[in-house]
Amino acid sequence: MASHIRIMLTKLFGTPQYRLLIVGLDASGKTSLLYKLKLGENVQVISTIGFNVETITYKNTELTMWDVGGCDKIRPLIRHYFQGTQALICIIDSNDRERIGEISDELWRMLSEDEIRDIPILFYLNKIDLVNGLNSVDIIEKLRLNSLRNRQWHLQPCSVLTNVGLYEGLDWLVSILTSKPISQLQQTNVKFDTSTSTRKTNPDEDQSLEWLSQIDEDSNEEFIEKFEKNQLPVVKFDHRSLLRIIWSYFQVHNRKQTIKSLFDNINKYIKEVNETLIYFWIQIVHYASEATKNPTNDFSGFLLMNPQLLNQTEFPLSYYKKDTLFSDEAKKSVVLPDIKQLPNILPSSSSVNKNIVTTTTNVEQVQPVDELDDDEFLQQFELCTLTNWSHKTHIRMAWLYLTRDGRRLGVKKIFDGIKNFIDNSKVSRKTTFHFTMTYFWIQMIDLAIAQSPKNITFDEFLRLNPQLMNGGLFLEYYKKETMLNNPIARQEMVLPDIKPLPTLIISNNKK
Ligand SMILES: Nc1nc2c(ncn2[C@@H]2O[C@H](COP(=O)(O)OP(=O)(O)OP(=O)(O)O)[C@@H](O)[C@H]2O)c(=O)[nH]1
Ligand SMILES: [Mg+2]
Repeated sequence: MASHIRIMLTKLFGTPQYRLLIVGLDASGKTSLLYKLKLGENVQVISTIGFNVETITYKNTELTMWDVGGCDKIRPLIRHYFQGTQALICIIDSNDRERIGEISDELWRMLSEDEIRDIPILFYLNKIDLVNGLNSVDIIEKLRLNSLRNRQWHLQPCSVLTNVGLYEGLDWLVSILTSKPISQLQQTNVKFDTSTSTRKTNPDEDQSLEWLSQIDEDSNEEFIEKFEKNQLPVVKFDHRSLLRIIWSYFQVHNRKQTIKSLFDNINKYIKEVNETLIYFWIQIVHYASEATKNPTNDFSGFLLMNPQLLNQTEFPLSYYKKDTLFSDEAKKSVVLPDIKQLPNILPSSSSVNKNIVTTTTNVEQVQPVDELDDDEFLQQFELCTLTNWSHKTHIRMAWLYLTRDGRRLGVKKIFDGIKNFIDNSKVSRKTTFHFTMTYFWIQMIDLAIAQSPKNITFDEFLRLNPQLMNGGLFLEYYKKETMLNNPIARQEMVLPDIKPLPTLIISNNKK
């Protein structure tokens, strides 16, 4: 099967394509690297919540690189990006001596994951423009790289900032990827299922191959028309047809219309519709069509890029427990997955910097700041004696910690501080802690700090960034139900489902 797919891929693309995942602790330089490779210039960034994805062409290969935020509070999200990854780029900040133990722990934990077993790793030892950093010998020893088994790896000292060593590292990676036996290469994409056995002959694989080779003679519109007019043969309406109709709808409809049209008509073809399962496939097809390039712009091209979707039985079960997915409740109405979250929808453009909000309607007027000076304010917050716990109080507290303590410590103080305040203050009795909302505001405030002049007062800061006083700002990024009616979002970071949180700083003098 793999070689067939490969032949088809080569015919279609000419240029081989690979999916790479950039990992590393926060502030190691992942996003800076991604945009340096993409744009050829240094960009200003704040910490990433969620991910950035870009495709670069290098040495006649297309490398789609996923950069996932590395901060400890959102690090668990990274496992959602393992599937289909063909190589890792692991960035280490050579000056981050203090956290070398943490880097090692994270690395080894990650490498034990089955989904990224055996794939090659390029280690970039970044920031060598700074003095007194760890060198390659230190890194090999401290990360125990010589104990890495069954995978190829390479350690490349580099500086994203001064453009040293980046392409030497990429040369190694591309040479490894392109020299890999064809069968191994495609396996990485196909290996979305959870089974670990290597099967020689498998009816599912034969079925998948048949589906992949199938040629569609009708256009999307014609296919939709037949579907809606009940003209498709019911006995032939298989999993591929389901994927195709969802995909076709997305080509001509928006998400809302797609969901409606599909649910309005699907019961003509499927006897007992399982709402959760149909919704699952809608979400997966939508995500995959936004997240991967389609070389031919037709359904065959989509399938070739996402052959894992043909695994109709096991793929959903990597998100849902069987009992949950096939329960009566799930059949009647959509239930949330209980193994891992469904992937979020990416915007069709990956240029996150366009998304920075500049004007919004204020729901609260910018008021003169409290009588308390900054030190008194923080002290009262920490002692839980503040007499006011409004949106503005939150913003001021977060602004103070982020400007005084920097991102890493600031985030910790904000999280700990809010929890403490909620538990112990009289004025916050009705509030409960909300992880995702807290993180959303941290990102917005940190971005505003990065885009504002230094050493300004809180009053000036708010005047320059009035959007922060819009308590509903999150609705630009999250659907209301995702943020407010979702118990998971209260407990852990849930990524936005409208557009990504900004990470690139647009400096005022740039535009
Ligand atoms: N001196 C120096 N600084 C660098 C280099 N590469 C990145 N930086 C800086 O390191 C800081 C963090 O960079 P990011 O690209 O945001 O790091 P990240 O790994 O994406 O961080 P998270 O999104 O929080 O996971 C930024 O201030 C960069 O300008 C480098 O080669 N040398
Ligand atoms: Mg980043």
